[in-house]
Amino acid sequence: MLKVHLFKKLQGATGVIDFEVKCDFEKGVFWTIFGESGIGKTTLLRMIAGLETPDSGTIEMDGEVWFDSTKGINLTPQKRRVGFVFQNYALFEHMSVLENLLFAQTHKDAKKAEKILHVMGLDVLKNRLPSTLSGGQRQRIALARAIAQEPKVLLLDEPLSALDALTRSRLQDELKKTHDIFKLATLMVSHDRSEVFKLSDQVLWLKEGKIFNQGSPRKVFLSQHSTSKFAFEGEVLDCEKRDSIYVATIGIGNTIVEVVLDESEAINLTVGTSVSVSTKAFAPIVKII
Ligand SMILES: Nc1ncnc2c1ncn2[C@@H]1O[C@H](COP(=O)(O)OP(=O)(O)OP(=O)(O)O)[C@@H](O)[C@H]1O
Repeated sequence: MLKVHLFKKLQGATGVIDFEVKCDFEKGVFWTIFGESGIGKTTLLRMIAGLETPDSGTIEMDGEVWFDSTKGINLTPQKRRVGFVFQNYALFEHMSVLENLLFAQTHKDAKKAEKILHVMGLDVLKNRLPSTLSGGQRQRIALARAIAQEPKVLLLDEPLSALDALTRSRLQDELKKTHDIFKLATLMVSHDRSEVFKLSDQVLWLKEGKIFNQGSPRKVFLSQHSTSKFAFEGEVLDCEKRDSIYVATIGIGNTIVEVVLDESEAINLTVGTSVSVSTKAFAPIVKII
């Protein structure tokens, strides 16, 4: 179990944010850190990894103290046994895939490294250089490399955000599978609600530097829209008058929808406005695509 209770004053875009998070992250549970930009999600992961020093607080993993401001304990990142995957696939370009994994291991063990590649279906790539791989393949190797460190906790900072929708969806499945096989405490930063829904057992939703909501994705997100059957968040791309009605074009994830509005609803919508699109009663048609 990873137990954190951390305080840090962050220099936010509009002023100081008093960041405080207290949470226990159990092993085998996939956690998503969710919240608006600049709220401290990445900083939380960096503090757990030892790449950033909290102002005060404690971090404890399975009873081992990684950080304790009152006792002056602050283990180096190398001693914390943390696997970290960033969005920019930080692989060593001059090393083959297998060498990348070996480099990450504390005790070099080629058999173990090859086994990880095998379990993750990456055997065929083991002698390739990262520069010859696609974005999706590079991110799978970055994940394999993080696993090769035999971490106690896996930290994923928007690992799929630079990928196209199809690759992203495939890698979401793979992330889930990898998490289930290795049964680590996994903490992933994501902005994407559908991704959060698909992957997470638990969501930690941060707002104004504090925990705003915490629980299963269903509890955390659907309780926000308890009266509607369907609700999606999107952004207004266009809003125009057609005869006596207004039609707003709204981007929701990778989908664009048109919504008919009356003047009172349309009047405050400008391009770029964030909106929630919901409906209380309709019979959706679900088709396999
Ligand atoms: N060491 C630090 N000291 C003070 N402020 C910091 C420090 N590191 C980051 N910040 C500030 O804290 C705020 C939160 O940054 P962070 O990258 O953690 O946010 P985020 O929620 O991950 O954002 P995004 O979703 O855009 O990646 C930013 O305004 C950043 O400038």
